[in-house]
Amino acid sequence: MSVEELRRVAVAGSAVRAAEAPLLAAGRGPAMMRDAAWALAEHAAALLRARGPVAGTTVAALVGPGNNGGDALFALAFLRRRGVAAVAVPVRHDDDGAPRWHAEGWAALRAAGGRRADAVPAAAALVIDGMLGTGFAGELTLPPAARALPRDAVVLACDVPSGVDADTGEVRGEALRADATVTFGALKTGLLVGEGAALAGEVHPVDIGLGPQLPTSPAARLRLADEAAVRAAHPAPAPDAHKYTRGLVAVAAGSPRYPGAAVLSCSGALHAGAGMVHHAGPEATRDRVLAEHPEALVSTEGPAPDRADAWVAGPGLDTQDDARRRWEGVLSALAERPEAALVADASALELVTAAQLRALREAGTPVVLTPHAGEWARLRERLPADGADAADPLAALRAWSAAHGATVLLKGPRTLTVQPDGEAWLVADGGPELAMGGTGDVLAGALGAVLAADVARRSRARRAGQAPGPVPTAALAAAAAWLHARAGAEQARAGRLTTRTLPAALGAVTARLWRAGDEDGRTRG
Ligand SMILES: NC(=O)C1=CN([C@@H]2O[C@H](COP(=O)(O)OP(=O)(O)OC[C@H]3O[C@@H](n4cnc5c(N)ncnc54)[C@H](O)[C@@H]3O)[C@@H](O)[C@H]2O)[C@@H](O)CC1
Ligand SMILES: Nc1ncnc2c1ncn2[C@@H]1O[C@H](COP(=O)(O)OP(=O)(O)O)[C@@H](O)[C@H]1O
Repeated sequence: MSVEELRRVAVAGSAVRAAEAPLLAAGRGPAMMRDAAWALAEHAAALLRARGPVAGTTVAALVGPGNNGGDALFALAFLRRRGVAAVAVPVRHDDDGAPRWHAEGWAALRAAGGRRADAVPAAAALVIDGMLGTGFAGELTLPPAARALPRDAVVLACDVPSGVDADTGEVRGEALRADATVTFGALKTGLLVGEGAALAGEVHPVDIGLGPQLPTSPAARLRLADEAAVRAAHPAPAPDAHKYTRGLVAVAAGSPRYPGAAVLSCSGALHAGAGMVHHAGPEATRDRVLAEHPEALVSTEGPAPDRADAWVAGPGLDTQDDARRRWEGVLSALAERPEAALVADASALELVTAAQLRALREAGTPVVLTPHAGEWARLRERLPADGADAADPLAALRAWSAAHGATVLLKGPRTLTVQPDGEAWLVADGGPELAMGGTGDVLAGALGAVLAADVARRSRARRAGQAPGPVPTAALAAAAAWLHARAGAEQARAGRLTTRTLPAALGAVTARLWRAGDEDGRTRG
């Protein structure tokens, strides 16, 4: 893994341990610990500097019995040399009361003029949590010293907040919340998902030379969506594009009871760059869509089945019968053009069956299901899969997606997308401003546009006799979620977020992304 990839790819804590093992066996342990401790000390100093001069401050570390504590002790020794009063607080003791901790680390700290104490001094401006790292097993009960921290002290976790499982983000027992985490070797999934994400604060990965040893299979990695990845998944239209080559999105959403959903999904699709949007729905929603978007096509059944590049089905469908009829209409259309993609949202998540998913998989139709947490729980109950009830959210998604052959985009404060082969992406750019009725409808439409553009691009390449480069469906889904999250964050910053203004903001983010891509292309010549 390159140093650049370190910022964008996470692996399980256990994978980092496995990568370390041969290097430790080769005697590289002390050098790696020095690198880790140096980086930890640098981040601690940067946090202190943000508040004032570093020299003269007090830094304490809660020090556990293993190498995590060793990192913390060496980091204190480095900080001591910058004029910091460095205090090590052991949290484990032998029967005779002697601290159980990394002997060389303590020797280094003592030689540098650091001291030991039984509690974190009230003067400590920063506390390093070096109790437990990737060696955490069983459950943690926080020691008394970790319960009595000065109110204003910044907490910096060494590698992983103690009590957090670095594979899954699960907290077993208690855990110590950090303001920031400096993590070694690679980003760890446990810092990005589940409770771990909420406890780690800002996460800073540090290279300690494990790159070549880290796993490369997509199923062992979690990729973070960023601008470059989104541009690759959803590139600007080609100069010779026409409306159909940009993708036609068919939208089976909205009902007389929930007409807004049709408008929001169509808006999402149009602003995310669809060449054409065709709304399939009853008169009441068709009129609303046309009033908002005169450029949309509308009809009861949708476009001719061979025209749609992607279908968005589910937002705002009403009575069971009507929803089922429209859902089955979408499936029939897809059966005639299986290479078109499908977004199943809201009501479609309640209607879809395992047999339908199997048929779609066999036909080669890319399918993305877009549940929020409640819908995800119901989906797993209705359509079970071995391993899909795991506490580890990523493992559960991987198990379900592999069993049912569909990509899942799990919405929430952090959005995860996972496809059947285990490739997984995380979108962490949005904030709670998106927690508002109807924002999911906009996302479903935007995702339809991203998928449709990809389907249209691949059809066109095939017609031209070229081998279309496949973009993983999970990456396409993450691209849509990223545009949506960024749009929400920007609108909220500007103080004008409502669901109605979200699609236009999404359009602005998309346009800027594409423009930046053009400029990149030009400057690179
Ligand atoms: N070995 C090295 O040279 C390197 C180690 N690194 C650091 O080493 C850490 C891993 O070190 P270790 O393998 O020693 O593991 P840890 O230091 O994370 O923890 C291991 C110790 O904690 C105890 N323990 C585990 N679960 C406990 C619980 N629930 N309650 C109380 N005690 C518990 C174990 O019995 C063991 O003594 C990484 O997180 C990282 O900070 C990194 O610096 C990279 C280089
Ligand atoms: N706390 C949060 N932080 C960031 N994004 C959030 C948060 N809560 C919800 N979201 C996002 O808001 C959207 C809500 O979608 P959904 O639950 O389907 O709402 P609706 O059905 O009303 O459209 C999703 O994209 C989700 O990821």
